[in-house]
Amino acid sequence: MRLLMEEELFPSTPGKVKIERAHAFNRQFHRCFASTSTMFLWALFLIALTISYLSFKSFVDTGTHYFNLSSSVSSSSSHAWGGLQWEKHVRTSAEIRRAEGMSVLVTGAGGFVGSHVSLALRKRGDGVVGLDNFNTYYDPSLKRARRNLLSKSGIFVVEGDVNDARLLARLFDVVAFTHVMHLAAQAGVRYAMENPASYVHSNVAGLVTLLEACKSADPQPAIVWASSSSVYGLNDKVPFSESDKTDRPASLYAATKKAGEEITHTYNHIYGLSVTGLRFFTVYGPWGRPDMAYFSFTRNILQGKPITVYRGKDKKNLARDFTYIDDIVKGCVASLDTAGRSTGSGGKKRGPAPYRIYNLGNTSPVSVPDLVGILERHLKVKAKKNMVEMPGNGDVPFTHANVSLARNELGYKPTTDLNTGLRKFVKWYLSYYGYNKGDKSGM
Ligand SMILES: O=C(O)[C@H]1O[C@H](OP(=O)(O)OP(=O)(O)OC[C@H]2O[C@@H](n3ccc(=O)[nH]c3=O)[C@H](O)[C@@H]2O)[C@H](O)[C@@H](O)[C@@H]1O
Repeated sequence: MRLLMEEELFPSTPGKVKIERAHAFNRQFHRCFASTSTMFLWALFLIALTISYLSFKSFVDTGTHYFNLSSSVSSSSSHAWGGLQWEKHVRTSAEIRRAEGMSVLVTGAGGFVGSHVSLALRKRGDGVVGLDNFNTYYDPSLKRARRNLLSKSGIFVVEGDVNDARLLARLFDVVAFTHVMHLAAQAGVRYAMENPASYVHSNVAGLVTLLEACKSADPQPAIVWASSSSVYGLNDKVPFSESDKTDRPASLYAATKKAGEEITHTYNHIYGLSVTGLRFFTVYGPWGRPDMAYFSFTRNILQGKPITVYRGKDKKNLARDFTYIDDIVKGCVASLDTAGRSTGSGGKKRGPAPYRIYNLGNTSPVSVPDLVGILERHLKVKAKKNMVEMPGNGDVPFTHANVSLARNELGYKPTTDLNTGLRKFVKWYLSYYGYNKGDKSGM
């Protein structure tokens, strides 16, 4: 056998038969060589194709520019993400520095609640990567100042939109996030009448884009996200409990948050995503949102400008269960700590996953005129009040949280009353803007 093979391949002595054999061998050899070289050429071609695809992809990723088209709240005109340096920042920021720690993607990290939660997580050694589009709904310089604070603690905030599916996919490629704290949203109750599209863009479309990314991530993260007390809408049974019906929203904002609760339920049901929705009750405190009443009242009072105080029917005062930021942060962190795992993988559910909703409020509502009175005392300036009947703008007359569920399951216990919380807020406001220089805080 061995001889035969050697003879066929390596004819030793010239001769007819041997010559014919040699020709036959040559034909075979050429055929064989021809097919090998074709294969070789194909291989070369495929390698070249792969290389050019990869370099094109990296070029596109490095220079990605994306725009917030469907909302007139504009995010920064364009920004870039991707590239090795960017990935390194993301990875370093996500590093866990404690046993049993988590790595959390915090959306809306340049925002009020997002920045506080990010810092709290980082402080105890969790990995945190922020995401924020720094839009112009209110003064983006405040958002950037919050980002600088985060940056000093080693938290990297990616500039981008939750509607950017490619960016989200890349983030999950780079880091196996254990949790997502989703706080990016179009906030504000009354602004929904001015710019309804921005609510659909961020609170509905953006939420779905994020959930799609979480569903496809491997491992799937657990999700904790911000719903709102406004989902209780026109309910008049107080205090509000999670088991109450929430089908009478009074504003488009409330309706998009309610939609968020239904949408997250779907993703929990179909894909096994662990979901916790937190109904925040009028959160306030240092580094807060300039569009909110306590903040804009402070600015106007200091500048000697009048403030508009809304009143309900029959001159009834409006009231809110104002909740201090530190209490909210504790509720958020406890929700992350107790969130069960998502069960899906490869986009498929592998078993039931937790779906939870909690009220995070203060449990003691205060009327808006009382809020103004507290501010006057802390600012030592009398407010010029215009009492106006509440226009039909989406506001609800009062909010009041029952927090027994959060107390029992999260250990949530609010400890800061409005007087103490506003004192801390005013102290921060004066140190940040200076006395009488609040015009920077305009929206
Ligand atoms: O708890 C919530 O779910 C919501 O809390 C706040 O919404 P809101 O309670 O309306 O907070 P503010 O805008 O600070 O208003 C507080 C109270 O002051 C009143 N107000 C507001 C503005 C104003 O010029 N005058 C005035 O009397 C409002 O009618 C309301 O009763 C946030 O803005 C929402 O993003 C959040 O989801």
